[in-house]
Amino acid sequence: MDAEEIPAPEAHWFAEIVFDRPVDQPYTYSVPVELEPQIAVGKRVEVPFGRGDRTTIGFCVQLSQVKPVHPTKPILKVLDDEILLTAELLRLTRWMADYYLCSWGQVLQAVLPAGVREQAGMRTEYKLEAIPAVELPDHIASLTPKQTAIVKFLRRQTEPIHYREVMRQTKSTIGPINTLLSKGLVRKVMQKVDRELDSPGSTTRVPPPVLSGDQAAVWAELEAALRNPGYQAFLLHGVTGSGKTEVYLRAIEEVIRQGKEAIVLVPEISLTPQTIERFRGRCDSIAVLHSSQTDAERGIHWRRVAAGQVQVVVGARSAIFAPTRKLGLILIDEEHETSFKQESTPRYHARDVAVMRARLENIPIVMGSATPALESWQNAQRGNYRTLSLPNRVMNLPMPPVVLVDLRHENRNNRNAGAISETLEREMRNALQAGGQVMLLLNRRGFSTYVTCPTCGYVANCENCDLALTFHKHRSTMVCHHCGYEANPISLCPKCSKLTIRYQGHGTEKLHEEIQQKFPDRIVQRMDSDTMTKPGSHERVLDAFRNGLIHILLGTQMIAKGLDFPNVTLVGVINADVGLHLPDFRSAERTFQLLAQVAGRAGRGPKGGKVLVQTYTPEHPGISLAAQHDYLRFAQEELAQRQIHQYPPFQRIARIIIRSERQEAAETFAARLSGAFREAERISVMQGEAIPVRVLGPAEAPVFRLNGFYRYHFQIQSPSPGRLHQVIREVMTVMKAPGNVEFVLDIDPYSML
Ligand SMILES: Nc1ncnc2c1ncn2[C@@H]1O[C@H](COP(=O)(O)OP(=O)(O)OP(=O)(O)O)[C@@H](O)[C@H]1O
Ligand SMILES: [Zn+2]
Repeated sequence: MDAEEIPAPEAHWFAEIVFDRPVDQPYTYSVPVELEPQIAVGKRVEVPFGRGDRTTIGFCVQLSQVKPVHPTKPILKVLDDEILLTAELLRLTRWMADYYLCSWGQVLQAVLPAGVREQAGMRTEYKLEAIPAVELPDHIASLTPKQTAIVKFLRRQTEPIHYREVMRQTKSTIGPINTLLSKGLVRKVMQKVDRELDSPGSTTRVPPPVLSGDQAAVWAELEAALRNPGYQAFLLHGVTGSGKTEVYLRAIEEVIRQGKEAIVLVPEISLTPQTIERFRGRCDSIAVLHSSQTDAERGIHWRRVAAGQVQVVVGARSAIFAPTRKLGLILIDEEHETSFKQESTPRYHARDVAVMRARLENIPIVMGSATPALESWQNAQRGNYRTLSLPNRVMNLPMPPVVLVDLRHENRNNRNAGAISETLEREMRNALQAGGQVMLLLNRRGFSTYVTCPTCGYVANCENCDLALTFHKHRSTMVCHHCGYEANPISLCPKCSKLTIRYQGHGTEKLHEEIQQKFPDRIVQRMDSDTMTKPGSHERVLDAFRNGLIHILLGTQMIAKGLDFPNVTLVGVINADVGLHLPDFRSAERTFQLLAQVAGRAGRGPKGGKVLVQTYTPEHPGISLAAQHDYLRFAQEELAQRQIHQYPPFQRIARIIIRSERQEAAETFAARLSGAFREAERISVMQGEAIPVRVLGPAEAPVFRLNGFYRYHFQIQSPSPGRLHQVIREVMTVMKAPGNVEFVLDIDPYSML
């Protein structure tokens, strides 16, 4: 601060503080003079808050010298030495609070990794420095030669030195140092430093391949955009195996050349050493952020990024909040993945936040997928995103042929059929005999997916949820896959007391058993969240599979994406219909995406490959068009359906879930709340509001009871997000839920359960 700018003595600073509470309104506090040097926007503070002035942590989001009319309480403490939140992140999180209709403090709390808030991963180092001669008293006690040597050594230094280093350099023990400390000739300096991270080891540099014709064309367009910075959004639509990653790598290299940084978002499951190696092979300093890291590790990476020591941040959803200094590019791989949506407050979608961040920082963003989300596709059609296409696989590899196996015909003569049809079994034998490997997708874990009594129709359900229990054979228990409730297996029907209980439906555990019986001399590995519990198990299995130590890999969607195994010559889908009949308008899209992605694992090497898809509904467009690798036609047909039914991307949706342990309380409030929305809508129509809002519901949620809560939901729709927000704000400010009722507001919802 310049001398001229020093405020008059009576002037004070006032800080706007937000809290991790569902109140979206900053509170003004005064900054005591002694805290003026420490306070800054983007730091956390402790203040008295609420009833009883409880000491509460908040975020400082603004400073001002304008004295408020009302009396203010003082800030008690500034918690951070460094600014945690850059101006860009503050703007981005403010937008998120507005868009997702939650409080700024809630967003900030969610965005800052716990390891940064707690300074985890930092340790305090005790260093030594000599006290300058001017500060020393006139009379100095006599020193031994060793003590003199230490003081002289420290005087020569320009900065504090770690005491162990002092001992080493002066060949002394701790004794003389302690004496000097007590005589007041040297002093301790405490410094917070990052703990050392395990270094990833040196990676050999990989020379870039020669680009295919398609890649070269896409790269030319992208390179031009990177050379002329500014916001621009690209949708990279490239079929599986078309070499999208190579395009990302070129873009990253260009950004690094310009001295800027890149953020790469990938689905959590893709954060395998294989993927990371591909990035490490082409750039020097990478920070990898994923959920299995400790708070401390994430804290260290965050601070390295904030210090400008990182060129590329690779991570799942939350990596979009990396505190880069000179961000030059955002990349999102598999942009259609639903794991980019967070299912707790703030319920943000990382792709949408990324696009906003690119806008705010005025930089390009590239979203890539073989099966783009229809929201993104429609944005490209409308000209909001520029489409880049890789319609062919690299090295002239063909797309694998996909054969649909119609289970209605296959299983007719075989009533005790397992999960594998005769056709699939035959193809598996052929593929294995020819030295190929096989991948099998079954998107259901456990042994039997439901337990039922055919005599009376009883189904074993969870005690807390309206969901069937899954039987896990190895653990000998029936489990609710939502809340974890467990019950002992039964053989006697609790309803009709007959011994007719059946364990039905195929999960991966049962499939594993069947394959082992049918292929006793082959090595079979199951990959799902039940078998992949230990850290690193995922990588170990994929390594073994890559090295040919596993013949048949079966698993849930975990095995469906991103994997590049040239020796996989057969991919089998056990039941393509698993996700098709869910009460979710995206079920066809998700089925298409899953099938297209898993089919894309086949035929990525010189041996070629094929795909067998077992289904009861081969005529469903989500299945038949995936079999033809025809994304364009699927998008066209599905978008037409969405338009007819007024679903996204043509309409914005807000979903409101009302839940209570008391059914009547939830039902009553759901009716009141949806009624308030209808009333607001009626008034706005009367006032001639041009853009309509539709209220659908309330109704019982598809899973009516979940975790012991009764759930009702309704939807509010509008073609305009602004109008949607306006209505919700209007209604929500006047409606208060009773104490025993909770509600969840989900903007652009993905989960419809
Ligand atoms: N120009 C090229 N020349 C030779 N090989 C290439 C080239 N580009 C990419 N590849 C290789 O082709 C394989 C597939 O590429 P990549 O994994 O990038 O495809 P992708 O489009 O990301 O596929 P998916 O969507 O299925 O994950 C990789 O093994 C990659 O190393
Ligand atoms: Zn349950």
